[in-house]
Amino acid sequence: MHLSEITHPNQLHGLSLRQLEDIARQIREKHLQTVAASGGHLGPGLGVVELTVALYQTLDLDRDKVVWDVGHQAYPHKLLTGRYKDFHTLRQKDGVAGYLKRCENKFDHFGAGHASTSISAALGMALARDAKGEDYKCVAIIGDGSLTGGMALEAINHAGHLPKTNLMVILNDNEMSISPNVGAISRYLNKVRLSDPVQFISDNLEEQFKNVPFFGESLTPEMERVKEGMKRLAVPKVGAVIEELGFKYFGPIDGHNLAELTTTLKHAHKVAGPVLVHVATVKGKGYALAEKDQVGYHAQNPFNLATGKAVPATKPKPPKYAKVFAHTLTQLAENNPKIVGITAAMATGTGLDKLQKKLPKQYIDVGIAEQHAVTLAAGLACEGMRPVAAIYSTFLQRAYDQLIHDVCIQKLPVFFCLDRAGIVGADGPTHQGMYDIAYLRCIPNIVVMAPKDEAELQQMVVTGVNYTEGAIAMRYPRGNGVGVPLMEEGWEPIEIGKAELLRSGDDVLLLGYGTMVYPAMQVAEILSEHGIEATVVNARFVKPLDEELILPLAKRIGKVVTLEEGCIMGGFGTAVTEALQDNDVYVPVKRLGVPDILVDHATPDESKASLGLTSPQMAETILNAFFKSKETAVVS
Ligand SMILES: Cc1ncc(C[n+]2csc(CCOP(=O)(O)OP(=O)(O)O)c2C)c(N)n1
Ligand SMILES: CC(=O)[C@@H](O)[C@H](O)COP(=O)(O)O
Ligand SMILES: [Mg+2]
Repeated sequence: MHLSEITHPNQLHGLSLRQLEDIARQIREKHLQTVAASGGHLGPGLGVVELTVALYQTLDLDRDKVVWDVGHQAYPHKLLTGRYKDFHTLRQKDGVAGYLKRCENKFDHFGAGHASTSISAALGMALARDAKGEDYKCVAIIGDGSLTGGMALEAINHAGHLPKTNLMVILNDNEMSISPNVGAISRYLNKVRLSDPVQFISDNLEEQFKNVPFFGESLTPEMERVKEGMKRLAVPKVGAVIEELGFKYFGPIDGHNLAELTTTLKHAHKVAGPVLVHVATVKGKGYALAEKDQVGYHAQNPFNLATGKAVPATKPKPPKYAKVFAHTLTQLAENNPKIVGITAAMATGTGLDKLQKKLPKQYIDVGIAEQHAVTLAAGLACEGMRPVAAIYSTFLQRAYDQLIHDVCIQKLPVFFCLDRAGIVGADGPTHQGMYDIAYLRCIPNIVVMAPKDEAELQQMVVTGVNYTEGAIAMRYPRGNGVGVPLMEEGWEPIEIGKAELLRSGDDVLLLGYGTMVYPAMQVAEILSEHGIEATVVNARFVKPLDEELILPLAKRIGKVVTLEEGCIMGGFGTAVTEALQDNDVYVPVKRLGVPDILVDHATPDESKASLGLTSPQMAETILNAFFKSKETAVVS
């Protein structure tokens, strides 16, 4: 059977082991070709090809519910659920999403993107099933990295207390998060997974049983039980912790052995109550380069399958903001042992792996545990340390109460560095950094700032690590800087609350924030071609706003435009509007930013064009809003 013929996972039912292995081969091939061509997550999905095929062979997806944690590993799922023919559009505008989405496909039973949610969702579905008196299966598949997330443990705590609620949790244990997994849970799993007796039993018993007549290729459930029992005898700790928490434990099983997976899953489905199946997989399985460099191949831009090398950029690009941030922080940390960089399992994404390499004692990776990261930082700050919490804008949403309750109410000097703020592109709505301006500026005792470029970011890093009056947060975007010269050292901090006047003009006041400052200058040039002269201000701070500069300019010029790469509601433009109102400066304000919608996956430029946020579009909007009489077609 060709993979393209599979539009429903139930078509796997009744296939022979050989046919299933061939389907797995085709999935792996398609997965590799697609990610090589258009980029995306590689290692995670390659690691669960056999698991997906085996699981779906044991389920009835017309009834049963499956919840994938994060969903970045669910490309095999997508290929078995009718998206083979569109799979080449993966993560592209109007194409197949990179994560599960209920609105994309009926087999995407629960969307994700952020980690550690699957067990809660699957348990909710199970409780609903029981309330309806139905009996379909509910299965969560969670990775060992995502299991370090507090939510997952909260759900396990709840599910383990419901002995009558049938729920299967499959732990996809590849010993990796994006970087090598961290923490006591990961250490325990490795002990179980790699213990000699378990390895011996798994490797040898299997072989022995196959020589027994009648068993042939696969173990019968009864023999599976014998094997499980022998594992327990050999290593009492195998799953002991899990079983103490109320789950029946199966495993660890080889996550690439279709026969063993199928037998174990069929057996485990028959067990009442909460069940955890511990599956040992290899991240990047089947592509040697990805198996060898599991960090580097977690996700990839388009690359050459044969060499594994990224497709070279057409022209050299400025350094990434993350790289500039990490380099600057590491330099400062070298001269200040109180600086501690904290990441929540995003060492490479934030660039903090540089700090880890150079100053390991001033680096902490807490795993996928943003809530813990923030309150840990608060504890460090209490004791005079200089914690720098480098957490993506979208992932910091996970720790909002800790930010308020543990940091700001106590006015603790924690420096939050929000990477991936603004439109991130292919990761889509779950990963856009849309809300941080709004969700931060409303909290007391926190300074909120954004650099206009990578050079000003360096200055803001110095500003942040030196600020001790309370919390301070800096946002910056995914991707490359604008290409301005960078100083190696001696960066000057910026006076808190001080904006920067970049251009003068009497017709309209353009207030740019962060990544929208350079576009504001471009807009001013376009307006100038229409005889309209704009004043442009780099606001730098949304809290405290530089009212000393902004209010008199607004009053004198009489027309104000705010530009931000974030949600308009509650964002930078709202802050300006509030300040004008509160100071009785009654002038019209046009707020440009992201309206009250979700920004789907596309390239950032495509998203900005869809949102009317390119410079020509914004110039046109301003002309239409304030200068109708001078309206002429703006070259877009
Ligand atoms: C709340 C949250 N924090 C961080 C991330 C970024 N992230 C995506 S996948 C991943 C690693 C997940 O590890 P695991 O669950 O073991 O899956 P694997 O990639 O190993 O298959 C991380 C940290 C996220 N998606 N959600
Ligand atoms: C699945 C997940 O959440 C991460 O892999 C995320 O996609 C990383 O984003 P960046 O590529 O912006 O670091
Ligand atoms: Mg993992």
